[in-house]
Amino acid sequence: MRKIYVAGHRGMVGGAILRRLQARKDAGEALTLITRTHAELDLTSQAAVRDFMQAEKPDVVILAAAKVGGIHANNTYPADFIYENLMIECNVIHQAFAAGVTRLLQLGSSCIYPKAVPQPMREDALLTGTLEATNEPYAVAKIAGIKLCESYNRQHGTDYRSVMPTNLYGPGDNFHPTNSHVLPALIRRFHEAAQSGAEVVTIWGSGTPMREFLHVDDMAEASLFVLDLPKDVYEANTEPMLSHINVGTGTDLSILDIARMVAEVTGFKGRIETDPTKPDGTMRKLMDVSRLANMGWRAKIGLKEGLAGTYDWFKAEQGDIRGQAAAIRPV
Ligand SMILES: NC(=O)C1=CN([C@@H]2O[C@H](COP(=O)(O)OP(=O)(O)OC[C@H]3O[C@@H](n4cnc5c(N)ncnc54)[C@H](OP(=O)(O)O)[C@@H]3O)[C@@H](O)[C@H]2O)C=CC1
Ligand SMILES: C[C@H]1O[C@H](OP(=O)(O)OP(=O)(O)OC[C@H]2O[C@@H](n3cnc4c(=O)[nH]c(N)nc43)[C@H](O)[C@@H]2O)[C@@H](O)[C@@H](O)C1=O
Repeated sequence: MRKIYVAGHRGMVGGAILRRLQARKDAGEALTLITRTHAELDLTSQAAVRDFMQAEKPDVVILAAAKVGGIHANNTYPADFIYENLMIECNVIHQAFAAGVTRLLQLGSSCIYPKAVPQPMREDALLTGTLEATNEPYAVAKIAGIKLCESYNRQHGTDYRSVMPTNLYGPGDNFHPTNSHVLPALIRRFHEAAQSGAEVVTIWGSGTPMREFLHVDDMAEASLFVLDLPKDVYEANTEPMLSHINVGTGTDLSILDIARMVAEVTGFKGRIETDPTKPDGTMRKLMDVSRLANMGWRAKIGLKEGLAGTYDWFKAEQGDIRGQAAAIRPV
């Protein structure tokens, strides 16, 4: 019986991973699934994480809890993003080791790569240049997470792995008007404009940056694919000091094009304008996904299909009993 702790199970990615694990359990796989809400266990508290790991002693840990937000949130709350993410990673990874956890998977982000880097970005581009300013503190914390896993593996022989997702979206996303990522922000803004009959929707920046979007159900599948790889296969496809694996679709599009797709899905018929006073961030960050493809995993959910399903989910979450969309969470 494998005992798996999913940290961050109420978030978009942790929730999708938990649903997949639950389905496996329902199908007869011998699994015990452990979760704690943020209110039950604050992962920035070293003592609380130590007591929890010592009491539960899981076999496997999936670290999908983090302080997460879009370009504005990262730029506005840099101290929160570096402090909370470093604390969560240090506590979860070290206390997992101290409690004898044999395998761990942690989620990083495509923003770990330098701002000006050959595209598509290969795993070995890590630490070859200067980071994008709008999310440097978050990226530094995510790089530290990779290096924590590598260091425990090198010194203690653990089997701790890291996946680096591109921009994600899907059911369970955060649709906050300013602190969310671009896709949920635009779904909400275009939906509201379509409902009110507004003539114009404004998107941030120039509309020219390129982004790659992966559906969260694909991300959950990729995470468990990497987690379940035999140790010799993982090690043969990574290196001791370059142990992370990119996860994406391998294709990208401009922010203006994604805005046009969201307009179509939501039924918005008006004009789209850009706001150059808002930051563009990185101009391009396309993942090289050949390492994962060589091991046998590829994304399956197309953007059009994924967007339509996410919009259906968003509409179903509207009209929560508090009179506020349940999907809109504070950062
Ligand atoms: N969304 C995206 O586009 C991308 C995400 N990622 C990475 O994927 C992972 C999951 O992200 P995602 O699911 O989108 O994020 P969410 O914000 O949806 O979920 C994060 C979860 O972590 C929990 N959490 C945060 N801080 C703490 C804490 N101190 N103690 C306990 N729980 C905490 C949150 O709980 P609560 O809400 O109660 O605070 C929430 O349930 C993260 O590592 C993120 O960096 C990487 C690339 C892109
Ligand atoms: C996953 C990744 O996410 C973050 O990086 P990002 O990709 O730059 O984030 P984003 O999704 O917020 O924006 C993407 C692009 O879209 C434009 N844009 C237009 N209109 C809106 C808009 O309304 N909201 C937002 N958020 N962006 C908008 C915006 O100006 C930018 O050009 C990291 O901080 C970090 O968290 C990280 O790792």
